[in-house]
Amino acid sequence: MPEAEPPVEDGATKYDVELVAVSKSYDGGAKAVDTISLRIPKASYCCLLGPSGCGKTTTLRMLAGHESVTDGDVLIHNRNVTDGAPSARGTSMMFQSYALFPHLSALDNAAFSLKIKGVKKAERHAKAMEFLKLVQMDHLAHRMPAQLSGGQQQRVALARSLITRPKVLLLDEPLSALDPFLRVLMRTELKRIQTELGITFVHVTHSQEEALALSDLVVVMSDGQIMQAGSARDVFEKPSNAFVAKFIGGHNVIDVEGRKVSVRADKCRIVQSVGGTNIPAEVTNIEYQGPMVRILVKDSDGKEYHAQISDSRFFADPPVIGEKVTFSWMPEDEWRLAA
Ligand SMILES: Nc1ncnc2c1ncn2[C@@H]1O[C@H](COP(=O)(O)OP(=O)(O)OP(=O)(O)O)[C@@H](O)[C@H]1O
Repeated sequence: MPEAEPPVEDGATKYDVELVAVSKSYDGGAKAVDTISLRIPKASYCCLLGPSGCGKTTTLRMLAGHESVTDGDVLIHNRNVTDGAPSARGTSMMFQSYALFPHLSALDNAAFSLKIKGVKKAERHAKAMEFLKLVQMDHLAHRMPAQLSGGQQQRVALARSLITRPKVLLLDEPLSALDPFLRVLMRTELKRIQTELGITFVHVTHSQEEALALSDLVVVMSDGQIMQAGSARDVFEKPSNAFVAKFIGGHNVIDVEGRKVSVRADKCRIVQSVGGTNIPAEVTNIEYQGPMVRILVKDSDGKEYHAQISDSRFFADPPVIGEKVTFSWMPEDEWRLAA
């Protein structure tokens, strides 16, 4: 039974974004988004996560008003904006490509929306400087986009989106164009800025790691539907079904006495485990990952499993490819799945 909602005062709401049975069908196509309902609490970091084609970007674009809604309602700050213009929604979108104006300096790019509103130059530059400072780009304010690195351009794009004072910032794969080192750095920055401003960020990503690291609310999508929405820890530890277990955690999904369970790879062992469940298997691959080592094994039916063990445990008695081992886990590490 869902918990009863406390009464909401006029105009106030606990949620920055609400999607009520929202669907999207493109002309002549199947449903790209299929009757999704979601509530994103105030001032939260929400990631929409799922494989290519699952409907993440379509959902984000419907929030922004860049795509029409076929069915259902979109509410921002308790206001129904389903048919409202993008500029009247209180959202701002930051694109994957940054899309900076090449002929404008970082400062003028950041100040752009204020110029459109007719704000005087001195005032808009002062405001733009404030936001460039927030994204730690004030020292490069007079550079042109071509003189900035990808990560720096992205910070300017972020300042340009935030200067409109959105209630909700929408980010479409914002980190995917960055190298892995910068990606982790910018990820920390995004979270810092979201916390500092106290607004909601809705961030589309393919990356499980990114979603788990950033999110107050992870929304896992597949085939236009929401498979699970919850805290990072909940979707990792208590996946609702086999898709979430495999996609988010890379967990093993195993049939145990007619039930489907997921078992985290880091809870599995490839040695005999007293009292645990044991599967005779053969080592098929070994991946060194620094602090952990991932070991893939195959049972006699060809079904694959994997264990993730600490490097110290691995090197104490390293198995080799082709070795016959026992893949095991403890019953208390099984999480029962719905499907
Ligand atoms: N303009 C369009 N016209 C027709 N079909 C579209 C259009 N845009 C998206 N689709 C289809 O809608 C579905 C969802 O697409 P969407 O871009 O939302 O997925 P996604 O999860 O963001 O994927 P990716 O991670 O690859 O960007 C896909 O099957 C896609 O082919």
